[in-house]
Amino acid sequence: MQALVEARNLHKVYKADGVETPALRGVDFSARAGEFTAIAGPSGSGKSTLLHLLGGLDLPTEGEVWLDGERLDEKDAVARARLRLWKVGFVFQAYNLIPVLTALENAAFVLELRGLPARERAERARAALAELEMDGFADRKPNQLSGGQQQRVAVARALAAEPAVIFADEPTANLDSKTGLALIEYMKRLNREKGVTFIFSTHDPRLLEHVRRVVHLEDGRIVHEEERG
Ligand SMILES: Nc1ncnc2c1ncn2[C@@H]1O[C@H](COP(=O)(O)OP(=O)(O)OP(=O)(O)O)[C@@H](O)[C@H]1O
Repeated sequence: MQALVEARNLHKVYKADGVETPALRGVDFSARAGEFTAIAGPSGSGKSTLLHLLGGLDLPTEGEVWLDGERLDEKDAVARARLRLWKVGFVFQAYNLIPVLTALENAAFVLELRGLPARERAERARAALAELEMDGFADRKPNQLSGGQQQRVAVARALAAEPAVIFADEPTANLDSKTGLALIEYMKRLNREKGVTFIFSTHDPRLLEHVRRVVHLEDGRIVHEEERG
């Protein structure tokens, strides 16, 4: 089957104030629809960079990025934004909810950008919140929620849009280990029961025990891949 997400010989060098920092040094990666994949590696190994490139948030210095049969790295910023809006969900370390909006409005936000009618937005956002057991908090603003609850709203926001893939960049980094594990369990259930494709990064080895596919990144290179039956 064709890969949903694919990177070929990906290199990324950041240039700032005349200093060059190589973040990825020739990464080949692919994931099929329905996978639940962890990108593991120590701080600075290039996990965020890889997820940003796979999701079309940034461009590689060299190499190709394919998403659902389309080559991302040759598209301009507007075309990449459109593709992200329709095909990609993101969950970030710092939740990135909009502070003035309620949980329900946050969960509906991507659908609003897509121009969906209000009633359909609300229905889908409410259903997504319910999947994360956050429907009882629909009217709360982010500052009235715990970190774990905010991150569940962020997953609901991604989920409501039914993207082809959800990239989650260290989604548990700001959560205690119990809450972090619970979040991963929510994501795993959505993968198992609804077939949602997740690619998430972590530097916490404890979160990897029950993940089927783990890709280990070190110093900008994939050094090891595990796939458990
Ligand atoms: N915008 C940037 N400008 C310059 N260097 C950067 C930039 N972003 C990342 N880097 C560097 O690229 C390398 C990889 O960083 P990246 O954030 O991808 O790693 P990471 O594995 O996600 O780390 P962490 O677990 O700490 O988030 C690091 O050396 C980092 O300092």
